[in-house]
Amino acid sequence: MPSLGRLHLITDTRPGRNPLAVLRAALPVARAELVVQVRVTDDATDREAYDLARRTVALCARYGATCLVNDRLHVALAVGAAGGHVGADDLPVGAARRVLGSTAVLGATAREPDGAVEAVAAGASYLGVGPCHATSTKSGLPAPIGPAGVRAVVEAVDVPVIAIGGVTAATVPALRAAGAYGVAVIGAVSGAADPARATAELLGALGC
Ligand SMILES: Cc1ncc(COP(=O)(O)OP(=O)(O)O)c(N)n1
Ligand SMILES: Cc1nc(C(=O)O)sc1CCOP(=O)(O)O
Ligand SMILES: [Mg+2]
Repeated sequence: MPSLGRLHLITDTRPGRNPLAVLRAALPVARAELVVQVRVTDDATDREAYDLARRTVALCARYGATCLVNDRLHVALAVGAAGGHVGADDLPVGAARRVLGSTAVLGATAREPDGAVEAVAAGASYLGVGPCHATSTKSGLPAPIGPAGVRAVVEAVDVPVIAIGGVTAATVPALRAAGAYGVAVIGAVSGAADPARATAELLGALGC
């Protein structure tokens, strides 16, 4: 299994966004420290997901970065991505592991220690833990768990914990101090006036 990058950039495919332009800005800055998670809106077709994922895999390969696919594991397999990420509404972690195979990177969302332990036992190789802070990027999330909630999960498992939800360069130090291995962002890079600079600031805050 490849070593996991510490900065996870999730594609922003909402109307008016340009995920490939953001990736072209972030990849030369973060290179192998970047994990790109291809996440499309729920109403996107599989063909749209496949096209974005295929192009993302090719871009990542130029820089030694890792490409994962959110939710749609058949797309991950079809484009030769390194793995995928699943949450409560997706395939169960054990089923996802069977689909992807034993060597793939498999992320699972966990919000508290018991769920985290279960996800790791079922085959997750890292956990996405949050929401750490308030975010307007995704609706319907539970209340933020803060660095203390991240620490509770970190203490329960021995896989990398990736903190997600409202993460900015300013909030990274407290999340790292809580034991997070890395962070996942959408808005902090996609919504930045200068995505390359935002990527550099996040990497600096992560100590990369
Ligand atoms: C790194 C990371 N952590 C959590 C999530 C959320 O996954 P999920 O709960 O399945 O929600 P959707 O992203 O599918 O809407 C994630 N994608 N990445
Ligand atoms: C996709 C997603 N999942 C979350 C979770 O807590 O499970 S928070 C989130 C959105 C992350 O976007 P931003 O960095 O703009 O807050
Ligand atoms: Mg999901």
